[in-house]
Amino acid sequence: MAARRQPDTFLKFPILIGDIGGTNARFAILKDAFAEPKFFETAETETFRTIDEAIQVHVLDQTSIQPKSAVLAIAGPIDGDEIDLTNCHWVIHPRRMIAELGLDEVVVINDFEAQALAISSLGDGAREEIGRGVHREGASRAVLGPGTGLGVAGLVRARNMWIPVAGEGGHIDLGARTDRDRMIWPHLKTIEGRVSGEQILCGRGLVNLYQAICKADGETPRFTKPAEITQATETGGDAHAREAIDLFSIYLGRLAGDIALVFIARGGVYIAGGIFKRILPLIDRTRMREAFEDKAPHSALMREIPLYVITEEQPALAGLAAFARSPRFFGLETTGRHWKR
Ligand SMILES: Nc1ncnc2c1ncn2[C@@H]1O[C@H](COP(=O)(O)OP(=O)(O)OP(=O)(O)O)[C@@H](O)[C@H]1O
Repeated sequence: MAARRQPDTFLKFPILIGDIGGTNARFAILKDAFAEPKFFETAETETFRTIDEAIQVHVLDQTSIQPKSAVLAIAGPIDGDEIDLTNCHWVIHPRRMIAELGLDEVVVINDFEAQALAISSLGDGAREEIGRGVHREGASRAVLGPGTGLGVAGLVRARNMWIPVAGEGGHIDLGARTDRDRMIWPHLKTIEGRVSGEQILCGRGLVNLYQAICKADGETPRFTKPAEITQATETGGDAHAREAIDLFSIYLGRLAGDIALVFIARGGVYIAGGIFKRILPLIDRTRMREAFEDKAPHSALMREIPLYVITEEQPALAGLAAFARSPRFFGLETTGRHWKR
């Protein structure tokens, strides 16, 4: 007789899930493992002194459901009982949250672990493919997201589980490949002499790239903000902005290909983050896909790997919800990141 499946008792429902970014904090509650998440209005981190206040005002004051557990995704390292956020003034004190918000337990994970959890289950309605690969449901995957910085994570399939692997892949070197690249590279701002992925593939990186293109052509840059470069490309009046957007997507394809090789991500590489979704209508998808596949001696392998852009509005919350519902499907290590009453 088949063994009866044990109920998952890792976290007690209702579970509060939260994606805490530098600018915005997004929350939802899962009443039980089967219910759809109840979403709350996004809180601007600037508006609140502490995360506890934001949860009180944006969640607890808006519902009669009292969460028993919380799973939060944050940008920054998680070590010890006081967790600083990389791009925001909030400090997370899980023990204080338990004492003051009526919670029994709190789990804190990295924001790109949450993105990795999300790509385990994003269907065709939540992603768009760039080019064409071979879809393999059970194979390892990877995600990279240009935003304020460049986050990278793998999602490895092993022992019937999805294992998120969040590293510092946004900081690997990005090299010049073409003659035009070799004209631009000397003008890029470096970090201690190095052009890492994050020097180009994030908001300030787009500005760095645009300004280097201008300097390579002996022109004075006009723009200092990433959104200005996108707007100038949309209106079609600025050739340097246009080239910056083109090369941004090609370099993103190139780095996505490298990450695919690291994880042999036959299940696909997913692009997350706010920037790429915004520039997607402006890019040349064929050239991006070519850059992704241009990985001799492994071009044949690369031709089979799908490249997706995530179109789901709140992928980190989707990932946290998937984990909160069925933690046994994920090999997520929570030692040192799980606080209980
Ligand atoms: N129209 C645009 N074109 C290009 N870049 C943009 C545009 N609008 C905003 N950005 C840049 O996008 C970056 C923010 O990215 P994103 O929206 O993914 O945020 P994030 O890193 O997830 O942070 P948070 O979750 O704190 O909001 C910033 O560097 C911002 O300047």
